[in-house]
Amino acid sequence: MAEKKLTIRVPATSANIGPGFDVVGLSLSLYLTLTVAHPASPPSGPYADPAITYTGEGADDVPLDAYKNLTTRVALYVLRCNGITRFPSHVTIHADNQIPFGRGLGSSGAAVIAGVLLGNALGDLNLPIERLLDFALMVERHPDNVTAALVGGFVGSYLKELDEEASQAASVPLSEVLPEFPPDAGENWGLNPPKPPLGIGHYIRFGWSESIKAIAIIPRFELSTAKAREVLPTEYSRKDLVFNLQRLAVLTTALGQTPPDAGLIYEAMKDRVHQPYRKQLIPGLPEVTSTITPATHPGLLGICLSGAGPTILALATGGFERIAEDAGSIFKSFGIEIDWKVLEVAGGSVVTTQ
Ligand SMILES: Nc1ncnc2c1ncn2[C@@H]1O[C@H](COP(=O)(O)OP(=O)(O)OP(=O)(O)O)[C@@H](O)[C@H]1O
Ligand SMILES: N[C@@H](CCO)C(=O)O
Repeated sequence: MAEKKLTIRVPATSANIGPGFDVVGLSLSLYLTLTVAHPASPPSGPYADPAITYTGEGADDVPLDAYKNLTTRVALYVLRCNGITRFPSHVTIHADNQIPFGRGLGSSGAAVIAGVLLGNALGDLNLPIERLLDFALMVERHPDNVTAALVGGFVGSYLKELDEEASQAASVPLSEVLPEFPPDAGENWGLNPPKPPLGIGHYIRFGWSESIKAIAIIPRFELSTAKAREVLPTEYSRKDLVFNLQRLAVLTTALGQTPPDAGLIYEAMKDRVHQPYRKQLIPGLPEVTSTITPATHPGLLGICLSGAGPTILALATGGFERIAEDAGSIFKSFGIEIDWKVLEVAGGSVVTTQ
């Protein structure tokens, strides 16, 4: 029987890059890859739900039931918003994942983008990139990881101010957008999910100097984004906001200049909006970011928390091993073991059909 085959490859991401909380993201060279196959025409016999297999990071934790797995739930949401009630019959999906869960490297953003691209491909929807982003933003409500994972590079984004009706549509609880119930929960279950308003997310890609690599210093413990957001205040002083805005304005251009200016970038990667509050969840965070500097570690440009943590992101043009090993020693003095990787800034998501 003729089969349709496709591959979906989505990069890891690091959000915030210091002062750009919920605003900037950087795609990195670790990938979630889906290999998908399904019969070109519906086979005879009873309908079969997707069969999922999974290798790599998270393999022990991730649900393989298509109605519970984050990626396939997102895909079904996209299909149903476009009038297609179920997956094609007999789909097989193999996920191979290099992005560690709950470490601040955008694993959930990658899973969501993979799901949006999967739904788009299985339904032959040909949605434009802006609409794909709308779907992703209904699931992951901050744009930094999903935008960078979709379009690739060093990206800044904002969410459009919505009118009252669209704003209500966009604030539907996630449990309604992505119900987790099995398909036999009721005849009309999940058939009319709330559709995303049009044009929620807007983005721009900044320049990136090819000489800059990203060192991910990854503590061996998970920290969920939800928990790392709970510790943040709801209001900030003008002084702290201005501190971040000044740095972000400089950083977005400074990282595109060759050669990069460490003196400018190190200071521009400091933050007063999220890192000071997250240090209680990440022992050693202030010590690592204040001890490892361009003066002590030639090649270093700047250092910050990656996303919601606990990974530390160091941007550097050289001296990678010393930066990582010294950060590891500091974490070790707090009883925390780490792994580290030197990553490239990656392109965006790629869908290949065979
Ligand atoms: N490939 C995947 N397939 C299914 N579920 C996934 C996948 N990747 C991540 N998840 C889900 O997302 C959770 C992690 O999301 P969380 O937002 O807490 O961290 P993160 O995305 O890794 O970090 P950050 O948002 O700070 O970059 C996992 O525990 C898992 O439930
Ligand atoms: N901007 C988000 C990224 C986490 O996914 C945060 O820091 O909470």
